[in-house]
Amino acid sequence: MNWIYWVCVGQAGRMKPEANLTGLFVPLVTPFTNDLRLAPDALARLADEALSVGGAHGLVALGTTAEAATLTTEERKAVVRICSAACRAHGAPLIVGVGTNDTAAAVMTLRELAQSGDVAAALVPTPPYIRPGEAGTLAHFTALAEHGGLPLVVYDIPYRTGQRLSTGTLNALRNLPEVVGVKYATGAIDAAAMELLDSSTQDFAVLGGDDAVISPLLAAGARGGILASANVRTADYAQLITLWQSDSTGPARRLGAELARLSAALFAEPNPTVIKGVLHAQGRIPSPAVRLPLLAASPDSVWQAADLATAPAHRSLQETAA
Ligand SMILES: O=C(O)C1=N[C@H](C(=O)O)C[C@H](O)C1
Repeated sequence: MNWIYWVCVGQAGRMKPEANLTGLFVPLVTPFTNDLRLAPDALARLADEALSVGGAHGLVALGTTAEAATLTTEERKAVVRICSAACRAHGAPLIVGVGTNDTAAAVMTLRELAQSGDVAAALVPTPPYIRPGEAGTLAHFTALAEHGGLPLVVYDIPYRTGQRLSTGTLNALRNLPEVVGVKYATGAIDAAAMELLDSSTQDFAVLGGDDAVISPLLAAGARGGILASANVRTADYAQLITLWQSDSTGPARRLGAELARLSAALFAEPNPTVIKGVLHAQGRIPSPAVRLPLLAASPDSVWQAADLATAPAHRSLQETAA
């Protein structure tokens, strides 16, 4: 299925794509073997489970959680192929991370991804490390929007990129016809965040990207989340979004508090080291191995998170929804 439907005329005669960005998107880890080779079968299993058993709305390939920065070009293609196949099989949208600070290279990557017809949107961080300023960041996204051929989700994560975005710049980005959403991970729920969350719409989706505070982000209007923590307890993160969307505030608050403890434990060491440790402890990936400069998480962190990664037996879905 070609995910890009161009629905209304936008800026400069360009059309606004409808990318269906709501609910839970799981940014999958990239499983490795003990000797650090890609483990494609394990990835295919994770992708299928997230969409079938886990009830995720869609997947993110090549996010930060996927260790995209240390994958080879061939491995990146393999990861996208595997995630595309799972999304196609489940009729689910696929978002692909395109994280570079080289505008021209990002345009080339977007064009290649667009050719497949399998990609609903690209998740693009503000250019990391260079700190081009807000005008440079806007120029970067304008070039990607005009020449990349894919809907874009702006990834606002200043603690990783070193570049903040003001409300004015976010509004300018939103006005680009190809920009269909923002993954909001500024670490703050302040006046600017509240204004942005209040303006989340179908054609410009605000998706929460700070796992530990996803519950308040959803309460304030986020249409969903891209959450590394949802590699474990996928169904519970999907349920949390459903609860907030159906105004079931009591159960949503309780489940949100419980999952915040899990997310804090999963992020006790650099992402995705603890998540991989937990998935390995659960027998879901062949190894907890990560590539340098990441180091495997300590047994203590993995043990603490693994303990929270099992949903309490007493809480059935009916109880949560009551
Ligand atoms: O890979 C992602 O997408 C995410 N990465 C973030 C990070 O590692 O900073 C966390 C978020 O949950 C999703």
